[in-house]
Amino acid sequence: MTVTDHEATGAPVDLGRKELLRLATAGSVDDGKSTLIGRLLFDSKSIFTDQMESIERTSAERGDEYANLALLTDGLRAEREQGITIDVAYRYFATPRRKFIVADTPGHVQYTRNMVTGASTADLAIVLIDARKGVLEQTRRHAFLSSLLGIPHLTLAVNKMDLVDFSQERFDEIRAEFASFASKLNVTDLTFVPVSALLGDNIVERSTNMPWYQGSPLLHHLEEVHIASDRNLIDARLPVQYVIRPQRADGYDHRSYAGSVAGGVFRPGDDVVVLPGGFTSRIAEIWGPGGAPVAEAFPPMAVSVSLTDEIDITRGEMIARPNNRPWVGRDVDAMVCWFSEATTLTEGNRYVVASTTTQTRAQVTAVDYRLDVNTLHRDETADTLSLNEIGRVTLHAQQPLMFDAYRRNRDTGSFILVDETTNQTVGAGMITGPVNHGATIVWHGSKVSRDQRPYAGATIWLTGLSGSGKSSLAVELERRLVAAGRPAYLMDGDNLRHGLNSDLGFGDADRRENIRRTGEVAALFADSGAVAIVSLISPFAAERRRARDIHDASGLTFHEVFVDTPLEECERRDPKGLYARARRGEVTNFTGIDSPYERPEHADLVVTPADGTPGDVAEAIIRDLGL
Ligand SMILES: Nc1ncnc2c1ncn2[C@@H]1O[C@H](COP(=O)(O)OS(=O)(=O)O)[C@@H](OP(=O)(O)O)[C@H]1O
Ligand SMILES: Nc1ncnc2c1ncn2[C@@H]1O[C@H](COP(=O)(O)OP(=O)(O)O)[C@@H](O)[C@H]1O
Repeated sequence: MTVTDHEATGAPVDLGRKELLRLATAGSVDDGKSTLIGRLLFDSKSIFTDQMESIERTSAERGDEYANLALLTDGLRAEREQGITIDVAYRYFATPRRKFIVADTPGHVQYTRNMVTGASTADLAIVLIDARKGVLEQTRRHAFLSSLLGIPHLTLAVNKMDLVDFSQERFDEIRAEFASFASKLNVTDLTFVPVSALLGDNIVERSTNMPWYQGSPLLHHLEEVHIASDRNLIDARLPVQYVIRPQRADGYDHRSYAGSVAGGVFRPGDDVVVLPGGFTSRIAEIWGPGGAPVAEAFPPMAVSVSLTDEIDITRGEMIARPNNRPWVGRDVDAMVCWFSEATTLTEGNRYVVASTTTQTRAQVTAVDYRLDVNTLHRDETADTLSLNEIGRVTLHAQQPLMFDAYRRNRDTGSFILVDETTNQTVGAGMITGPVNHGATIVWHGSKVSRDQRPYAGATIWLTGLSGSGKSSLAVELERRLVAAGRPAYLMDGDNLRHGLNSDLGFGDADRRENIRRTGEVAALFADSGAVAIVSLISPFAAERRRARDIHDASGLTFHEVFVDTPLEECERRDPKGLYARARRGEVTNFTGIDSPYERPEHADLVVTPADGTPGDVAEAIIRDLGL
């Protein structure tokens, strides 16, 4: 999300090759946030000596026993607040292992806006808790915002442990209380560290006062936490920022397209599609930030690419892979945080939506609900959002937008709203997905809640080549589950193609639609309390992921099972004689022969022929998945 107002303070950064960790801190001054940031800067020796001397002097004058590290940040904040305009200050420090940028967001009234601004690109959020006070409303609020912003790692620093006699019991109590709240949030990596920012316990060195704590000190955790895989390296996205047209005397004219890679990996030779137009081509060359050709481009590299075909591309278009496209549409569902004091977001109002390199006008078609960030209560009667409020909103854009779910990609899944008359940024949005039904169709709620149904449903999604053994396994799964009294239903690709999907062939677009429909229907079955067993080649990773997303969005369980039988073995089995026919050219677009199969990289289970008969495997799956 690109929100301005950024100001850098602190030591200059050496943008060397060390990995960069973006940190957001949340908590109030009382919790010791300023002291903690000061301590991190101090202990990593990046405070300027003169600043340090002045702090020591002031601390001594105030009679403080310890250098008051809070002065370091509070002093700067006081300076900043004279100008008021700067909400978020960035500070840099480095250790031999990593570089760090801390977004220091003042914790007062503007907390939500500041946090959305400062934390939207963070890799890790530190939420501070005062060990004496425990989990407070604001702790929950900050944790919720961190999860809403999709910050992959959340660290709870339980501070002021010195004031609770370094009590393990108190720490365990706080941890248990917070963990039960966090289970309601979308937090994948949660770490608790007992610290005393003031005394330095468990900041850099392991605290001798808390021998019971076996984990890493905070700075060590910040140095070690694994962030490389947080980047989306699957969905290749290059929003075109500008077009380079070399004008050469010899008439050479080979356009290239520049932008920052927003997802996935691009390589010369890759097939690409240019959206929203849908033209396909191939990457000829890629040039890196220094202008030299590169073999690979990945986020957040700034690159320019040339294509093998002359296509008319302009700023705001997006280069992606033909088999893995972002959503293209004019209606989006999003969580919006409102930034403006002067105005409110109101149904029917129009704004400029800026997302990656695209800008278009859009109208707010509905405010679905306003969220109370403290209680997570949804107020569905709301039709406005005021300063710092967050709500679920649908927008209708004049031009098509190309986007992913924010959960999937924080770049292509976010936007800002700009007031056309004042040119002010008035809101920031995180896209949940497309609105397929247009503004005229409403959602009718059911009077049966999920826990009133006799069973919790789920989907088991079997993917693999034709002949890999999906159907044989699916049949065994269905038989066993039904025999055990569970409602279960098999959806086999072949069978669905006789009815629901009888209008679809085997071209890429038809297969995508086939997988989309099947995913939707499976989710309905799972919602009804049944186990939907899907047996579908489903060769495209992006569509399988979408099937999972449909389930995730409704809180339904989705298990992807990769039936990993090598092509040679499938071809040897060839139960329908289709491989032989494909080899003879009588069947075209056959998966594995002249149509791709993208192997799952993150399947929940992988089954190979060595695992035994379909019956054995079905038994093991039911046991492993706890069905
Ligand atoms: N061109 C081509 N490519 C792949 N498969 C073909 C093709 N033509 C027909 N068939 C038969 O259709 C079955 C695959 O349909 P699916 O709906 O599972 O395919 S997909 O998910 O849309 O790719 C598949 O069934 P299974 O062998 O059970 O997988 C084939 O029998
Ligand atoms: N675990 C297995 N070991 C050996 N052969 C198998 C196994 N599972 C399935 N088969 C055989 O492989 C062929 C293809 O199986 P099928 O379930 O129809 O695959 P798919 O639905 O993936 O096309 C069938 O002849 C089936 O009997």
